Amino acid sequence: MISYPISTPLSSATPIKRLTVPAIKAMKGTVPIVCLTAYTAPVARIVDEVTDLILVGDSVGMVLYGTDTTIGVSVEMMCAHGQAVVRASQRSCVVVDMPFGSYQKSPQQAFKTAVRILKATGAAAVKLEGGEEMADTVNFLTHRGVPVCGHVGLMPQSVQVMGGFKVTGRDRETAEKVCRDATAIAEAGAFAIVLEGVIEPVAAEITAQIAIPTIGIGASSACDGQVLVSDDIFGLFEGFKPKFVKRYAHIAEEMREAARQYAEEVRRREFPDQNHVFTPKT
Ligand SMILES: Nc1nc(=O)c2c([nH]1)NC[C@@H]1CN(c3ccc(C(=O)N[C@@H](CCC(=O)O)C(=O)O)cc3)CN21
Ligand SMILES: CC(C)C(=O)C(=O)O
Ligand SMILES: [Mg+2]
Repeated sequence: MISYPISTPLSSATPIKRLTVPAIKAMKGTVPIVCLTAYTAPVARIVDEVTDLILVGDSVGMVLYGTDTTIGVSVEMMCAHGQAVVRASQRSCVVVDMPFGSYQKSPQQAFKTAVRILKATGAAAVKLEGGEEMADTVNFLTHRGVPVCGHVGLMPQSVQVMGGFKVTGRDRETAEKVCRDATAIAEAGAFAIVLEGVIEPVAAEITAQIAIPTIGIGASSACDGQVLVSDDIFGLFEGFKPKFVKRYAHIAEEMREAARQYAEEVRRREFPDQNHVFTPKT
């Protein structure tokens, strides 16, 4: 494996300090936390100008590799994409998802995977999916120098158990379950928690009850912050569009048009023209 120096800031007269894990945690009750996903250097460079937190999500599998779920994502993939994002960002706190199967077996397995990801990428923290059943693991990691972001509600890595990507909290049973899950993860020492696909009153209740910031995705403005997949807000990913996604641009349309024009010019022998060709020395 090729290894690169990690986290070397770009030269600057006044080096920009990255937001730290405690700084993110302290944002609860002050200003909303702005989070987007990124998987690549060019996108990380762009979103880093506006985000507090960048999540290198295991959604990379669905968004960049074209899979139907996040199940097939590997630790190697998360390390490679995490490296790219850390290298290309300088002010946001970077969090990397632990992929399915890399942490659920035991706290020890989770620790080994988390350390591998943090060492390979230079990221500040890892994120893992799960509620009460993962509380011991979150406690184990946070007491050993690994900051953890939780993720409850709609947990995409459990898609095969749930039978789809389903909103939760609509009945009393699931509402109480997601509240217990969030509380358990917060009390176990997570610095923040993603609430995904949780109905508004339940997200509001959790946000009021726990001491750490809630970062919502399809969980209403009651949360302490918001996260979306960057390719979704750019209109770059067109595979599907959950109700909670707002497209702020239509980049895929622009790319389609650019590719179409290029193809047309090549076929007409209009490209390359004199401005895009090397000529002999005069
Ligand atoms: N591009 C992308 N965006 C995401 O937000 C995302 C991913 N990929 N991959 C990982 C997970 C999967 N996600 C999903 C995928 C589908 C729905 C969806 O179809 N939701 C239904 C809700 C159905 C219900 O009411 O229970 C919807 O209509 O929004 C939601 C979240 C969120 N994450
Ligand atoms: C959508 C966020 C929360 C995520 O887990 C991912 O991108 O994988
Ligand atoms: Mg994820």
